[in-house]
Amino acid sequence: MILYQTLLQRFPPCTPIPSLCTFSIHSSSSPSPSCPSSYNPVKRVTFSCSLPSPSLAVERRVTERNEIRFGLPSKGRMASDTLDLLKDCQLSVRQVNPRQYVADIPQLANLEVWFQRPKDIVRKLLSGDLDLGIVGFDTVSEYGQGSEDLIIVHDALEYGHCRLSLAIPKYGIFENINSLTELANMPQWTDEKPLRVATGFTYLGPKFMKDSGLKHVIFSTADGALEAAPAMGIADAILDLVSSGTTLRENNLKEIEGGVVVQSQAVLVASRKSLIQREGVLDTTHEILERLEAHLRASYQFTVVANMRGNSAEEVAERVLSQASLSGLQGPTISPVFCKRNGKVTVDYYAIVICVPKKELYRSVQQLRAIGGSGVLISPLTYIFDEEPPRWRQLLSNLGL
Ligand SMILES: Nc1ncnc2c1ncn2[C@@H]1O[C@H](COP(=O)(O)OP(=O)(O)OP(=O)(O)O)[C@@H](O)[C@H]1O
Ligand SMILES: O=P(O)(O)OC[C@H]1O[C@H](OP(=O)(O)OP(=O)(O)O)[C@H](O)[C@@H]1O
Ligand SMILES: [Mg+2]
Repeated sequence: MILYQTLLQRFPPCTPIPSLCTFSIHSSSSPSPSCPSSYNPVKRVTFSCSLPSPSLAVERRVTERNEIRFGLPSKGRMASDTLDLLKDCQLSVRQVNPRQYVADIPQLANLEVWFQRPKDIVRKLLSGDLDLGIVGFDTVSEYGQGSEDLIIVHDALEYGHCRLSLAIPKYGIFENINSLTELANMPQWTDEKPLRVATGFTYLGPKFMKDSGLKHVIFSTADGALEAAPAMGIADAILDLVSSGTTLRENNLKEIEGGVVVQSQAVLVASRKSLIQREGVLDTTHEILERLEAHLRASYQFTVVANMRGNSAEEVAERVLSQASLSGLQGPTISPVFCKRNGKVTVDYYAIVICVPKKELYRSVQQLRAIGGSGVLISPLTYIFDEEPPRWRQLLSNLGL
């Protein structure tokens, strides 16, 4: 038991246990009901004195468990929007209580949800302790550091929009500086007195400055409220996330032309190794992607039903298709509207059903009216399942499948 505890301390449950000489550990303890089976300490482990190469360690991790692990933000502004999105896709997360970090999605078999801080989701995808995750693209870029093992499966989940942007004071020596080039060309920055930038993005920040050709730059880091740094005299500029721009404005700071490092929103990201090697990950990713696409596509559209007088379905179709905004997904559905006149069933009207982009709604209604449409009914759409989504084909080709 002492040996077991020592091992657990050295190699917590998610750590790969290096292999060379083999021995077994037996324990009578059973897994806690709230703990997934992969946390069951009763398992055969292997141990060695020398650590294996990192790639070997990752290989082992990928094969160590059977469950698929999906990392979701445990806190912060992404957390509730992520759960809402999954719910809208009929993938509700079942969490026993908010302090429990493991949950499941009853619709997806053999899948564990792990609530983690966004940056830890990326780190754990890289270490092989998670297979899939939802985080902001900024976090993937910062903590993924361009790793080829991270694959963006869906790049636009339509929430958490922000940009990582360089900002400088509106006042003092920066008053007339409005672009990155102007900032770089300021005579003030020298080897002895470089531009001081405060940022939490310690990978993307220096990379961006180097790529932009800014030579005399020095970085400092802080975890939050970076906008205070210039006024406190700690930094000349900041590199931080901007959404509405209110925080910058309230702190007398401004963005500059050419200063945006990355545009970000929530994305679905996966480990390439897991997609290729772990059984079920690709199928589960396919299902999640299809549901996300179906929901997101539908959220941009309305269903429009209207009646139109006409002599035949074809003639009505001609009129509808003459209008650019009325072509629908694959073209209009047109059905006869039957009514009884003088004891005889006749067709004077046709019902047309089309999907129109929400942005085009009013224009579409005007066009319908112009070609004789009446009784226009608009309803929201819940899902659009079309052919295989392009993002799925892109993923397969990215994986070489
Ligand atoms: N002002 C914002 N508007 C919209 N999205 C944002 C904004 N700030 C951050 N985000 C997005 O939300 C993600 C999480 O940000 P959040 O502020 O919740 O966490 P954090 O500050 O990085 O976390 P921590 O508390 O661990 O430092 C960011 O990585 C980004 O993608
Ligand atoms: O452009 P805005 O809409 O004003 O948003 C930008 C602010 O939002 C984020 O901070 P957050 O609220 O997450 O606080 P934090 O500094 O504690 O991370 C970011 O770091 C900015 O400070
Ligand atoms: Mg924040």
